[in-house]
Amino acid sequence: MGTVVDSIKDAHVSFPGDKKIAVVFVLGGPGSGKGTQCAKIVENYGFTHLSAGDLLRAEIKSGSENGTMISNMIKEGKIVPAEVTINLLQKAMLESGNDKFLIDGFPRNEENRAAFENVTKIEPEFILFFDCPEEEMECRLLSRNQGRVDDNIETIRKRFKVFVESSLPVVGYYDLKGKVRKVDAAKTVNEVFDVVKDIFSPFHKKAE
Ligand SMILES: Nc1ncnc2c1ncn2[C@@H]1O[C@H](COP(=O)(O)OP(=O)(O)OP(=O)(O)O)[C@@H](O)[C@H]1O
Ligand SMILES: Nc1ccn([C@@H]2O[C@H](COP(=O)(O)O)[C@@H](O)[C@H]2O)c(=O)n1
Ligand SMILES: [Mg+2]
Repeated sequence: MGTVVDSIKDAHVSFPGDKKIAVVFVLGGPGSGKGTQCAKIVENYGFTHLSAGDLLRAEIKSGSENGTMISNMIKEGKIVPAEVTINLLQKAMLESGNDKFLIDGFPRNEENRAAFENVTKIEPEFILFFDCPEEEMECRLLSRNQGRVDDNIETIRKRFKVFVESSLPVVGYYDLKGKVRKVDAAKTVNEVFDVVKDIFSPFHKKAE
């Protein structure tokens, strides 16, 4: 019987024609605007947006055997084991049929990063990093109103701590490789996107 990791590897080798896959990791603190900007990149540059958090929330809703574990982790702002998240990402990549992906909110810690690299052998093109002060992120999350169980002040503080202790070191890892494109996210949505557009200029713009 194959392990979960085996099945991810199998999924990897079956990417059609072994075509070159372009992956951009989109990182930034909770509420920095990752999802908002990804939606605009998709509209303009033909990427498929995969939010690790959205995939985990969908997995809870699907009634999967991992649902309770994932739900408890999200309520506590903790990071779900990499093999669960990578399995979901890999499935979504295959199902999309696309070859350009924005992977939002991943890798969230060193375990996420190393496991994705080992399992998929995919090296990201670059890391789009939204830099935003905590006060601004807190304000945005408390007024998001999307009914997320983790958008309450207690969990938000835990998420900020996890971001600083576990996610920022991943940004540092890629920074040493010259792969981080840092964007000041404490501006209006359109001002932020103006900077993002420059970063994505090497990718073809979608036809109008
Ligand atoms: N530049 C901006 N200025 C003001 N509000 C913004 C900006 N960008 C996003 N928002 C709002 O802030 C909230 C959080 O944005 P978004 O969901 O895109 O963040 P996120 O980084 O994906 O957060 P999370 O990590 O919690 O998923 C949303 O209500 C969104 O409309
Ligand atoms: N790689 C990841 C990404 C997310 N999570 C969990 O989901 C929560 C919400 O993530 P958002 O990106 O939508 O804010 C996050 O706080 C984690 O609990 C994860 O475990 N691993
Ligand atoms: Mg998001």
